[in-house]
Amino acid sequence: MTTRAPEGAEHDEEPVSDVDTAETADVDQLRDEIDWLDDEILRLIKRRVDVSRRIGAARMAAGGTRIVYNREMDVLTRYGELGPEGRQLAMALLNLGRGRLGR
Ligand SMILES: C=C(O[C@@H]1C=C(C(=O)O)C=C[C@H]1O)C(=O)O
Repeated sequence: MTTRAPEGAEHDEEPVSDVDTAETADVDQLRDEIDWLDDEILRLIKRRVDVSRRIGAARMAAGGTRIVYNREMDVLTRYGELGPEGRQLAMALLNLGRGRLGR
C-alpha cells in the first residue's frame, strides 16, 4: 500500500510511504552494520593494546626502552592516510598501548 506524506510533513517523522519505509529499513540495516563494525573495532583495539604492552614489557625486561619513536612515527604516518583525525586516532592507540607508563 502506498500512502502520501501530508503536505509539509517533516522527514524525520514516522514513515508514511513505501519509499520512506524502504529508507528506514536501509538505515536500520546500516546501523546494524555500524554496531557490528564497532564491536570488531573495539575487539581489535583491545588486541592491539595487549600486543603493544607485551612488546613494551619484553623490551624493558631486556633493558630497552618502553617507547620506540621511529616506529611510532611509522604508525602516525600510516593513519595519516585518514588526515588529521587519523593521526589523532593513531595517537590514541599509541597512548592506550603505553598504559599508565605513558600518562
Ligand atoms: C609495539 C611496540 O612498542 C611501542 C608501541 C608501539 C605501538 O603501539 O605501535 C610502537 C612503538 C613502541 O613505542 C614496538 O616497538 O613495535
